Amino acid sequence: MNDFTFQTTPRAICETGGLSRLGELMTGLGVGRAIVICDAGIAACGFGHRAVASLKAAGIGAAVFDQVQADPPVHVVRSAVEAARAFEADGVIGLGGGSSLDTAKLVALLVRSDQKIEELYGTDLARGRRLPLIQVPTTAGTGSEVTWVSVVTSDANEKKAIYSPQLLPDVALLDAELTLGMPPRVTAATALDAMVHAIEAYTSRTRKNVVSDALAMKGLQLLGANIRRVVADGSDIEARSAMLQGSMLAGMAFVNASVAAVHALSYPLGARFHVPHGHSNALVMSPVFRFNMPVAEKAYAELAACLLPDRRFASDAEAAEAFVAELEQLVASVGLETRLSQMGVTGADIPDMAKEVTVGIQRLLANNPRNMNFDEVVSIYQAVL
Ligand SMILES: NC(=O)c1ccc[n+]([C@@H]2O[C@H](COP(=O)([O-])OP(=O)(O)OC[C@H]3O[C@@H](n4cnc5c(N)ncnc54)[C@H](O)[C@@H]3O)[C@@H](O)[C@H]2O)c1
Ligand SMILES: CCCCCCO
Repeated sequence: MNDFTFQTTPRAICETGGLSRLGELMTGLGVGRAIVICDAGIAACGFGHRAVASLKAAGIGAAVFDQVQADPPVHVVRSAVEAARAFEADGVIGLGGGSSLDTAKLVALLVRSDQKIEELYGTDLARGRRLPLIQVPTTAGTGSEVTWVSVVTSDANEKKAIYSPQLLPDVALLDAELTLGMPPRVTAATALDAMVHAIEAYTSRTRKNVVSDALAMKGLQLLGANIRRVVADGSDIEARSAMLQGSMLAGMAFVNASVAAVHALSYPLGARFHVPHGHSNALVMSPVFRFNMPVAEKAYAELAACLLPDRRFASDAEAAEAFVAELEQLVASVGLETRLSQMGVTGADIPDMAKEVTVGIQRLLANNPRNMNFDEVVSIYQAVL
């Protein structure tokens, strides 16, 4: 058994209606002036107002920055940091999907720092201590509320990951009520993102461990048992709660064990073609998993027990094939486009995307259970063009 270190969020609260406790929780962190970080969609849902009401009821000054954008461009993150400084915030709340949560982490880290975002690209490059931070996810989901990574889109229009233990929050507050209004496309895309987190963590070549395996398996079991329910009926609070918890477990798993080729190939789709992150993963997951099959058959067979608990298989090969086939059927059934060309990608775009993947995103590719070279990345993109 390999030696390992496992890190996770100090406190996760799963409570339907828990947003109403925001003021109480921020008071417990000694905060007097809190800024809520969200996007326009979340503000339009009224969640920003509800967060402010809870903070003010606890005697905490509150402001809202509602200009977050998907795949957060660094210039928007800088604007959010400036807004927090202007408000003299001493606490930060991320409220929304991964784009808002990733922005909030960096705001908490940079408000009282002289570092520039570009100095943080990579691992453990942040200096100083962040402000108190509470993360409230509204998608299920990226799991960003329990990870120490933020993913931004650089000024050179490339996705960059920033890793620091400082990006873990003081509290992750999971309130399933906030996920009820997610549109079916967002529900499906974010759910598939979470499932890929669990699967890629479980098959990670370099950093999987007994804890990440347990979290990945339970996360995948919850996500697989409830994705069709929440896509079909977004008002199903029980299924929504299970998805949010499954997404959190998958987040804890992948940030310790890492993700791999599905994420590496999805990044250019988000940065260049603005394909939503979960949908980017869904577009490439099947050909990547089939590419991995020769070395990941046993792992996929083990995961088949989580995804297809009522099925029995005569061999690992049969179970692994059923696992990948189930994921393919799932992706085809949740209402998302399944071809890159439907998202504006052309064959001419593939070589440059493949170069970005094999040169710039080697960190994730190196965790793939099977080595993947430039030509193989090209072939995978072409398989779903
Ligand atoms: N840091 C991490 O650990 C991590 C992990 C995975 C992905 N990510 C990043 O997260 C981002 C994607 O996040 P996402 O997929 O959650 O989407 P998102 O945050 O970009 O939000 C997508 C859309 O859904 C809307 N929305 C979100 N919740 C809603 C709700 N409850 N009701 C109605 N509308 C709602 C938003 O307003 C937005 O328009 C990407 O930038 C990706 O790189 C980060
Ligand atoms: C290791 C985590 C890198 C970010 C994954 C979600 O995009």
